Amino acid sequence: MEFDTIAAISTPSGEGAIAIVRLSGPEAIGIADRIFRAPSGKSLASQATHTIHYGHLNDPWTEEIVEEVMVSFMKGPKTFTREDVIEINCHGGIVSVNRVLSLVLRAGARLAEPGEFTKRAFLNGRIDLSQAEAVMDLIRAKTDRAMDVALNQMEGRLSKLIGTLRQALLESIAQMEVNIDYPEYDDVEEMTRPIMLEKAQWVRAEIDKLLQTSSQGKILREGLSTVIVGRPNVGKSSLLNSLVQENKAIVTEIAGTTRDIIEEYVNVRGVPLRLVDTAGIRETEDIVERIGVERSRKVLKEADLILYVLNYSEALTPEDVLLFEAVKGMDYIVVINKTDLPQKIDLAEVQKLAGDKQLITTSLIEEEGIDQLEEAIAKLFFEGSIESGDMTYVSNARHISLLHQAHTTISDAIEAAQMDVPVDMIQIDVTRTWELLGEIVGDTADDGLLNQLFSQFCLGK
Ligand SMILES: Nc1nc2c(c(=O)[nH]1)N(C=O)[C@@H](CNc1ccc(C(=O)N[C@@H](CCC(=O)O)C(=O)O)cc1)CN2
Ligand SMILES: Nc1nc2c(ncn2[C@@H]2O[C@H](COP(=O)(O)OP(=O)(O)OP(=O)(O)O)[C@@H](O)[C@H]2O)c(=O)[nH]1
Ligand SMILES: [K+]
Ligand SMILES: [Mg+2]
Repeated sequence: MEFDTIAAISTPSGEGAIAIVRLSGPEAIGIADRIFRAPSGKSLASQATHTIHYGHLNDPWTEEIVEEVMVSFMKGPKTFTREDVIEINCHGGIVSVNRVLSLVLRAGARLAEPGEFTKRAFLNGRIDLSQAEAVMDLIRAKTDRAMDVALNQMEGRLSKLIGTLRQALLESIAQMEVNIDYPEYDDVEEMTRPIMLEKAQWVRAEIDKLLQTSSQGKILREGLSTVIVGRPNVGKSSLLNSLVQENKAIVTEIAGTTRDIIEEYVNVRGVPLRLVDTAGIRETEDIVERIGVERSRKVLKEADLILYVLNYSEALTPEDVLLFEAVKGMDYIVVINKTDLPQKIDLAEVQKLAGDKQLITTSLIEEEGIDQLEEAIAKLFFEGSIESGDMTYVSNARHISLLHQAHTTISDAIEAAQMDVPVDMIQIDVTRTWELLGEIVGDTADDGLLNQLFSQFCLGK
């Protein structure tokens, strides 16, 4: 495909040692040669591909020097976009890099849209859609593990598996086609069903396996939504501050200090937590506090993990017992805080209410127990679940939704095949499954979707 030539600043804005302005397209080299002056007087076009050259950028209309640069020259198709690519390495000041960009635009390039370089890599067939999405995940990854998942997907692991599944479906579609075309041969029909069933069941099992990785994959990408709850003044905000190692939430001795939801992102031993501090839950006449309490109850329901805080120095109250009811069936850890004060709580009673959930005692004031809590969180998350590093995870909400839909359609096909439904009816479900899986890799994706996906990228990517 032939496109115009695009340009953008590909490094973050702000001061740095070096910044890069990248060009891609059929005119990239011509535009660069219009403004680049090497000491040798040689043009870039006359150089070997994948080489870097020192020189100056001049305004071609006045021959005034604009910048001192290093220019990388990469001829397609062995490039990021498969097109001719020029990368201008200039000084990393805001004025410098903007000057270079505006010079390049005046010399004939068009300002790229967000994600347009990666979009071209996709449109020119270097990568598929799931690999392109992985490029963005990689940039946004906040932990090592999240980066490994993205890297793995970028290398095409998921794409390859999806390709294999689609191939199996295609083979059974072809088999059914024979059946539909030659209905007079009964033995073909007899052969078709078992072959089709076996393939469909295998595909469904593989989709199941992928979906099993999705909750972890999603957490690695988006963070484990962790909500701190408990009665007023037990030390919820103190706990948030301890985990993020900063005074982000207001702590006072007044019960009802936290009124609004406070959210902080923190990496606990490789587990990304989206940590939420809430208003202490109690009956209250204060309207503002009451709204806060309502919100606490709401976010509680959406949590992946709950840190339920109790006061070591107070006997359990009826409210505490009610909260145990509210978190029933969810993942939670009981944090019993203020162990520096005299014990009033009955630990055996707490353990009875908590069942098999873990109890951790802390004194946040004396900075005790945080290590044990972090370990409990990491253990809960990683226990028996994270396997070898070379596992294929699905972490992307779009992929997960498509896999769920494909699971439904292939299950329909399996059920129909078992119930002696005519083959051409089954074929519709198998074909739909093939299409849904195709959307993951972008084989059957429409323009609207592509534009929406790529526009979420950073500028210059
Ligand atoms: N200066 C610079 N650094 C960068 C990038 C870039 O675009 N420019 N990247 C941008 O994200 C990343 C590297 N990713 C890249 C991925 C593919 C190709 C590429 O040229 N692929 C060709 C040729 C491979 C080969 O030589 O064998 C290909 O796959 O056909 C280049 C960079 C990170 N570092
Ligand atoms: N002695 C002692 N005091 C603590 C400990 N942790 C927190 N506190 C104190 O307990 C009081 C309440 O702490 P907060 O963190 O504001 O409690 P909270 O649960 O967020 O309270 P609300 O937002 O009002 O619901 C403050 O005065 C803290 O300094 C602890 O381990 N020991
Ligand atoms: K308080
Ligand atoms: Mg608070």
